[in-house]
Amino acid sequence: MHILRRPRRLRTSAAVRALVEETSVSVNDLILPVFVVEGQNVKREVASMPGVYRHSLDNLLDEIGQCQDLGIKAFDLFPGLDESKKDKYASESWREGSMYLEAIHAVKSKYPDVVVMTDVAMDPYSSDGHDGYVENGEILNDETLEYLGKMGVAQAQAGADILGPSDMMDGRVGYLREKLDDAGFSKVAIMSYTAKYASALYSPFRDALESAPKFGDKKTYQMNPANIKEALIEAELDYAEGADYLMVKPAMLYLDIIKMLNDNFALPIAAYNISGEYSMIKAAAQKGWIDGDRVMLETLTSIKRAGAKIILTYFAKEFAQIQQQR
Ligand SMILES: NCc1[nH]cc(CCC(=O)O)c1CC(=O)O
Ligand SMILES: [Mg+2]
Repeated sequence: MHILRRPRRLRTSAAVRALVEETSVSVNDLILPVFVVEGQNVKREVASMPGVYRHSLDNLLDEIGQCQDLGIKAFDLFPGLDESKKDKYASESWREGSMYLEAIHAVKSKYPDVVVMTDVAMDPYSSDGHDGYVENGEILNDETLEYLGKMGVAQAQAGADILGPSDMMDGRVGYLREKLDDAGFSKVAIMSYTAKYASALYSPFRDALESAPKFGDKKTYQMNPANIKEALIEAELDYAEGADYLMVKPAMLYLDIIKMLNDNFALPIAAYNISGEYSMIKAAAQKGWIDGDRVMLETLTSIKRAGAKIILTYFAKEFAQIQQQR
């Protein structure tokens, strides 16, 4: 047979395949989300996220040390608070000496070279379980900004390198930028949750933090999974308001959105490979229905191929361990 073009020639051996490989994932690309809770020597697994734990600060510091030895350089901290600490205003989020602010400070003091990202949204601190301030069953936009501003500045004061506003209120990136600059934190960056969709896949995360909304859902602020164009508007606004990174969330089901933002914006694009995406893979792997390690690698590669430079993923430590064994 004379077949002039034989694409299979580029797949003949592992070495050839490596030569022509276009996308590879590195630990440099990854941010590991971690859950910090009150207490001493606490390491409680999240039932719906096998292999993911809520750590008290002492254990978290050890965990971050281990991850740093594996090459992971960036961590996104989330607080799990006791119900008694929550109120309408999320006031625990800016209270001096609060568990979360102490944790940010301790991580940065012990590991000055790691990147500490923090979460800006009211839900883990809110007695309503919503990302914004609630009045008469409504999530109010402009009133929320004031609380997010206090929260963000407190996190910057504690040592955060990157703030991650995950709340989806309009105008919050510009508001935070101004508050940070006024307080002398012009070096603190903002990774905006630019296109955050109202996904059914956040539930394991809400289990982890016991932060599910007490009423209703998040559809008046998070985006409709059916829509593409509003992601472009959100990105234009975040760019204009001074965001340093644009994030898409979730990742696996939103690869088209990742690609669109990467094609249209020069800022680094991040994607959040969220809790439910992790849990689906873990559950199927535990049942022996899929090869969990291979699906993890394929997932991270696909997110990167779509255009994300940065991936927030609960798989970061496992990925790093597998890389190190190679
Ligand atoms: N501000 C809330 C927040 N910040 C990060 C996540 C989800 C992360 C994940 O599922 O892994 C959520 C959940 C939500 O919007 O309800
Ligand atoms: Mg927005």
